[in-house]
Amino acid sequence: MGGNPVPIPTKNPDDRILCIEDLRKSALKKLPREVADFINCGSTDQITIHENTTAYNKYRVRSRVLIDVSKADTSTICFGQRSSFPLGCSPAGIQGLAHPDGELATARACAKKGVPMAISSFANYSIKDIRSAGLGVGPIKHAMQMYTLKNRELEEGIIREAERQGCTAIFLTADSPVLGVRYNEWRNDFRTPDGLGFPIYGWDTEKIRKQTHDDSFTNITDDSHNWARDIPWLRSVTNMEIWIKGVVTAEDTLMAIQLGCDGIIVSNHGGRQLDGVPATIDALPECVAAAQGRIRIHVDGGIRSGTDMFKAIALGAEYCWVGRPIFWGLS
Ligand SMILES: Cc1cc2nc3c(=O)[nH]c(=O)nc-3n(C[C@H](O)[C@H](O)[C@H](O)COP(=O)(O)O)c2cc1C
Ligand SMILES: CCCCCCC(=O)C(=O)O
Repeated sequence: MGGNPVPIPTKNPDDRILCIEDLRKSALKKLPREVADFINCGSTDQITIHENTTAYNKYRVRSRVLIDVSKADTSTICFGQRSSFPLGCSPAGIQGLAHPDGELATARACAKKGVPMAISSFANYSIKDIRSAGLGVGPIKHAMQMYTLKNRELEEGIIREAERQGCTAIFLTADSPVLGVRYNEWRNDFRTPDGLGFPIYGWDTEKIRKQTHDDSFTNITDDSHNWARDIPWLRSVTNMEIWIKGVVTAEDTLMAIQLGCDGIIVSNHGGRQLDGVPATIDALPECVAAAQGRIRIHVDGGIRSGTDMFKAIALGAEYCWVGRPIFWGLS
């Protein structure tokens, strides 16, 4: 007995990552200010981004008891493939901001966990490299996110490449005729950092850095996008599933059904586009009621826990997706 007590090597309990909020805080310590702002902020008054997460707190779970959960199975089907649980990685551009491997690391993680990933058209790696990274780990389906582009040949080229690489679905992002008004990006003059390109659009770092962030977006995407022109065109050029990402109303759910789309993602772009639109968990029941089972419905925006996923599924979503947690994990 006696002597000096042996110091027990304990990790600082505050550094332990037990939930997504811990992951967010940890990422904040590592990312440069302008990068953290780009990822974490929403548009104008931050109303929608704030409500996306807080709205979940309004809903309570009517829990039933004395149910045998010893063989609980969280798996489900997404894009015709078994998924280990109902959560995929939303399309999110410029993942190279958070880790040099960017979308490659996300693809590997998704394959390891047996969940799908949607490839952003503003990814820092090619569709082929991202697909290969995932397939190197396991067979997993990917969706290809698209915007309506000014250059139809380029748009069709991306679709062909997505088909060649075995993507299953197109997520047509419909809530972004222009980039949202994001004061943080303007204040910081945020530009994609040196060394990162947009290979899917054939843009190298030099070309990107010469333009403001908003101009990069506006120069390539088409703000005259519309249902009547663009959905039949997409249908005419591909057999991939067509999903509309960014729906928050019954009216647009009905448009997607009328035009023969395969699914909608109830999404407000994580509060980064038009501010003041409803939280997605609040918009979901309206879309589900309008659909009456005639179209698949997924949801993203503010989902930060299994309980959030449970609530979204209870309110009619088939599947959930997350955006920002990808960056926090990568960092
Ligand atoms: C940094 C960042 C980049 C994003 N890039 C895209 C994109 O390229 N295309 C797209 O359709 N949505 C994009 N999104 C929106 C996500 O797909 C998704 O709708 C949103 O992040 C979900 O909300 P959450 O971040 O609260 O989970 C991006 C989101 C973030 C945070
Ligand atoms: C010029 C790069 C634009 C990336 C856009 C990604 C996106 O949709 C976002 O919300 O940010």
